[in-house]
Amino acid sequence: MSPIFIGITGASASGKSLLSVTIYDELKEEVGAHHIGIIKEDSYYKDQTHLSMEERLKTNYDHPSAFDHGLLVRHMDQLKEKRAIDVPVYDYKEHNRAKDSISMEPRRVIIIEGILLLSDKNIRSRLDTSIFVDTPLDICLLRRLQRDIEERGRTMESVIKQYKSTVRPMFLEFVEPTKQYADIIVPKGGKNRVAIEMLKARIKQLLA
Ligand SMILES: Nc1ncnc2c1ncn2[C@@H]1O[C@H](COP(=O)(O)OP(=O)(O)O)[C@@H](O)[C@H]1O
Ligand SMILES: Nc1ccn([C@@H]2O[C@H](COP(=O)(O)O)[C@@H](O)[C@H]2O)c(=O)n1
Repeated sequence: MSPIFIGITGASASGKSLLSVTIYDELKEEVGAHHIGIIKEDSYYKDQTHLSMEERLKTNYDHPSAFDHGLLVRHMDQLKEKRAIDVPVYDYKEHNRAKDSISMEPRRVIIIEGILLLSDKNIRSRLDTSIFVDTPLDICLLRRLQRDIEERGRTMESVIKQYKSTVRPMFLEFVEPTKQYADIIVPKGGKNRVAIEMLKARIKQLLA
């Protein structure tokens, strides 16, 4: 059977990862852990080994050009052909890909989550269902502040500066307009039980 690709998009810190992991955890019991997997679009940030740390800090990580979407598309096609892929590992503290990658075997259900998935028509056309997590931007900013300071080695000043210079403007220019391509718009993100049950039912229907 060909894999089913479910795309989950929305603003940074809108709850995409939480929604993906919740669906994964609850479905793996029913379909088997080896039949379902998650791919993060962030794993496909371009390699920046050739850049100094000073230069990496200037990269606009919220612009589509920061991603190697071509590699993600090739990986989707490889999975469709039932071939394993090597998913790059991203290091937010280094602003670069880590040296290692993680091998992923083909699965029946692949959840792909990331901010700019639906901005790329080649990714869009390969998704069986796409979801836009619609969380108010002020809530996203508060969550991002906490997460980036605790988990991604940022300071409050750096999160606020980046938010004003790129995160918010790029959301308005590139992320929000992709809402039109979503099949389902989910308010309240990763804790929206009604949406979670509906998505699980949809995935089971696609599998059947
Ligand atoms: N509905 C929610 N209520 C409370 N906290 C949430 C909710 N959704 C996400 N979070 C928290 O907000 C932070 C960002 O969520 P995450 O799922 O990583 O966002 P994204 O993947 O969209 O960047 C995480 O610490 C997560 O636990
Ligand atoms: N070196 C980097 C790479 C990415 N970011 C930010 O990550 C956000 C996307 O990830 P989410 O889990 O929040 O969806 C994106 O908004 C980038 O600004 C970064 O800060 N540094």
